[in-house]
Amino acid sequence: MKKRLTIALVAHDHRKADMVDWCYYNSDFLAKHHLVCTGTTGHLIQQSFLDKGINAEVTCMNSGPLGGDAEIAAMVVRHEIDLAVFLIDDLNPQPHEADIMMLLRQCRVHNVPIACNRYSADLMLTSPLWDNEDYVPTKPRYERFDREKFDELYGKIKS
Ligand SMILES: O=C(CO)COP(=O)(O)O
Repeated sequence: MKKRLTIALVAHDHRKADMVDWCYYNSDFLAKHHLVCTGTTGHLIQQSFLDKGINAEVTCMNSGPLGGDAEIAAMVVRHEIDLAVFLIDDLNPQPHEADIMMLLRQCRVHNVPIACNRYSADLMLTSPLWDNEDYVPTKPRYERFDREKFDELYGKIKS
């Protein structure tokens, strides 16, 4: 890949081991890009890369419950994040649920690819679209439903 990406990596406590293991598995790829993480996730990734002698640029924001998700969401809004991996603990409640929802929502609104499990994350990293200069991601359309307009668009999509 020619472009250096900024990749957001976030993991809840029960998913941190999974995140570090995933980072090791993809370390060749990740070491070429800029990693932006919530505080604890970032420090764990930094340390585990150091332990294996892997050089990577890791920026740590605040810890999630103290605003780390919100800081990364703001970067998404400013188009500073190219893709995100967010390993969420779906089995336990989080005190900062509102911030988690905000990060997920802003990724959807701003068309930032976000993977919430390792399988999706692996598929995302290995997509040939990263190197396809002709590929332009289609932005989400938010418009009031209008039957006539829909039929016109559907006609175009079908043909
Ligand atoms: O809570 C988190 C994401 O919502 C993760 O934050 P930490 O990486 O600081 O644990």
